[in-house]
Amino acid sequence: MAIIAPSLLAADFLRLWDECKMINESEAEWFHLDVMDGRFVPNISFGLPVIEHIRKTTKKECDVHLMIVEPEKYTTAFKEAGADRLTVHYEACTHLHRNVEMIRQLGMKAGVALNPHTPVLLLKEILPYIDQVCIMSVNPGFGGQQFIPTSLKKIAELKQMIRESGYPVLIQVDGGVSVNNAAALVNAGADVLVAGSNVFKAENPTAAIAQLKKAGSFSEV
Ligand SMILES: O=C(CO)[C@@H](O)[C@H](O)COP(=O)(O)O
Repeated sequence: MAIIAPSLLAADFLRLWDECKMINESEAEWFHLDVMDGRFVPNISFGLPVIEHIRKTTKKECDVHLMIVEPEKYTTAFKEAGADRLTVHYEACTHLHRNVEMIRQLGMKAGVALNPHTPVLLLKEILPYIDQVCIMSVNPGFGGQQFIPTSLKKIAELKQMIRESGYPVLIQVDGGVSVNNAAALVNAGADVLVAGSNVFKAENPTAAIAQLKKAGSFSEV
C-alpha cells in the first residue's frame, strides 16, 4: 500500500492552517514540502520559516524536497526547522555522497531526486547511503503539469536495481500523480505518491487523498 504525501505547493497559503489540519485528519502519511530557489528551478516557493510553522501543526512526517543549488549549505537549517526527510537533487550535487551522509548524520532520512532526463543507473553507487529516491515525473518547478509517461519505465528499472542491491530504499513519484495513474505507478514499483493539484484543487481534498490511497493499494507486485 502506497504512502500518500500531499504537496503543499498547491495549497491555499492564505488558509495554510486549515490545509494542514485537513492533511492531519486525512489518510495521508506525510507532508511533502517543496523548496524552490529560483536558480535550480525557475520558480520560488517557500522556505525555512514556513516549514518551521507547518512542523508545529503536525506529528506526521515532514518530507522536504530541496529544488535548490548548493543544498549542503542548508542541511542543518532544515533539520532545525523540523524536516524528517530531506531530498536533494542529483543534478544539484557535486559531492552527493557527502551531502546524503550529512543528512543522515543529522538524524534525517536522506533522499535523492532525479529530473526526468536523468537515468536511474546513475544512482547505483549511492543506494547504500540513502532512504528514498524521488522520481520527478514532471520537470521540477511547478505544480499542475502533465505526467511524463516514460517515468513508469524509470520506476520499474529503479525497483529492479533496488531489489538487486538489497537496500531498503523507497521510491517516490512526484508530478502529475492522480487517481488515474496511481495504480500503474504502484504496480511499476512506487512506494510513495506525491500529489499537489489533484489533492488541493479537488472539491473535497480529504476524499481525494482517500481515493489516491485506495487506488494505490491495488498492487500486483
Ligand atoms: O516538486 C514538485 C514540482 O516541482 C511537485 O511536488 C509538485 O508540487 C507536484 O504537483 P502536482 O503535479 O501534483 O500538481
